[in-house]
Amino acid sequence: IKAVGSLPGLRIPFSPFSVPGGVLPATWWNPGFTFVWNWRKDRNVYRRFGRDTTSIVSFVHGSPMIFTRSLEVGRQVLTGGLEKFDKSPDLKGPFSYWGPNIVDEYGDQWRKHRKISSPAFNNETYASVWDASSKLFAEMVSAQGWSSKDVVELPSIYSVMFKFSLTIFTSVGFGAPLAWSKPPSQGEGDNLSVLECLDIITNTLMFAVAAPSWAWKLPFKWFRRTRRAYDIMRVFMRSQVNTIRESIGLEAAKGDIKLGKDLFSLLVHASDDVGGKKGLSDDELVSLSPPYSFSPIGDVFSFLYAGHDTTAQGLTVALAFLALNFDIQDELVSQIREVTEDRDNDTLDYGKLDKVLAAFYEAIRLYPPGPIVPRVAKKDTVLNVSDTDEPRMLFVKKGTHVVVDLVGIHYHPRYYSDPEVYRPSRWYAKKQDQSSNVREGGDFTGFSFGPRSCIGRKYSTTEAVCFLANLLRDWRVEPLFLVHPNGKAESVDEWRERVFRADMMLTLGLKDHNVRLVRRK
Ligand code: HEM
Repeated sequence: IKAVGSLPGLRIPFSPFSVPGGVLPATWWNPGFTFVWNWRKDRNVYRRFGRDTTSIVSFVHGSPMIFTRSLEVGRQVLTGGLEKFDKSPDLKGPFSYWGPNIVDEYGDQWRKHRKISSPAFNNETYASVWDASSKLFAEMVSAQGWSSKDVVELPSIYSVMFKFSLTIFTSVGFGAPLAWSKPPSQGEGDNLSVLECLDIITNTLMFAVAAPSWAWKLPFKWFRRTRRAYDIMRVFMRSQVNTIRESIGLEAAKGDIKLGKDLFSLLVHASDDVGGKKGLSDDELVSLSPPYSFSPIGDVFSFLYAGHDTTAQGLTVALAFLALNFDIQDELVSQIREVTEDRDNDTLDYGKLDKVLAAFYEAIRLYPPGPIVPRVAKKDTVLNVSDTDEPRMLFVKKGTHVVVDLVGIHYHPRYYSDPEVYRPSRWYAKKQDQSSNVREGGDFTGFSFGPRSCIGRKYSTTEAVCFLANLLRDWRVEPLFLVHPNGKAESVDEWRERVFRADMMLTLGLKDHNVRLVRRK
């Protein structure tokens, strides 16, 4: 309690982020890992304790924690200097299963990872993302046979978005072929594509982190399939690394290294340099046991997870809201048509589609794929946690966890009027105020803020705007109602109730979500 400056809050047996806190069923005395989401309405801790910064102190297991839904406190934590608040070993998440990486590292190690990766995020990359997204969209329409249809039923929009963003990521990030009908696979005879492997890995990463080695060998289908998925991915990553190595080697032999600026090439090249020898062996590259030298695999996986599922979830949520809001769709479509009208061809232009971007932002505001931003105090420090006119300084002891709660910020009536309402115009209203597009680096906090904010923000918005603009231009998105056993179709309210139930594994989002597309005349 002293560690959190005696700040009022929950006193419970287990920290929400501890193993028992996460494994035991969530209840009033065990908020569980997803409480920032599940308790955002009825059991809201900030309202209960009458302040925007509150604490959780567990008396059996787990570190003392401070949670904040105050943007002002969030800024002090995330932009006040990494020597005060940063990640730490006890915040290492499942990404570290594959090796050290940009998401989990801290201090100088993190700087190294960020410095190596940053050059991959430039205007050339965003142009490739735009180009790849347009091409893949066209290929998807043709491969799925949509061109000849007026109505298309999509029983799972999430699986379409998952495949779309993963294919873009493997193409732009790794240089894999861009193909809708033939997702990347690891040669003949493999019954799982890389796409399926990643799906399995995304859903089993917690198991992989926690399971003892014997558990992998259990003779049941689920375990066999999971093991197979991990094995295939290791082989796939190794072959990708080798391909890039070879091309770097060939260039070097010609005395002319033109290093690809894609993420994977930069990481592989860096691993060769930092390893201090002509390259780590294949086994080292895909090694799963410490001590690691600099291996790109940890980074590659963290980018893969941080990069594709988040965008897929953001798009899935945006389409769910749009399906219920034809007026907003019409507004976006008029902008999309305006953008293409004065051009010789019907090329779309990211910079002019601020309403489409706003529709994506608003989806992420309501269902932030990365709902919390956790940090640890690196030294004894002080936070100004005044909510009202009365100033209040809070002493924070070194080692205390401080969690910036993006769900709390995004639903806070102090920052958003009618916070529960999907209203993209709250982002484009800024256009008049500031004579600029929705502000890329401004108030939108869904990608976090400060030096460790999302490196893939523009990457993600480029892909999302391209997908949404292409889809909405030709199709109206509507809910796809299920039919009850008694033959009656679901009502809109039942659809909403079913679809807007959030699911949180590595990211927060919707999974059970079906829509139909009706061709616009
Ligand atoms: C809708 C899409 C996305 C959302 C909402 C999102 C959100 C976030 C958030 C909230 C963080 C901060 C996490 C923290 O500090 O604890 C973050 C970090 C990060 N994101 Fe994203 N992200 C998205 C897309 C992407 C994409 C497309 C990529 C890569 C291509 C990416 C790569 C990363 C990386 C590497 C970090 C760690 C940065 C660091 O610590 O230096 N993200 N993201």
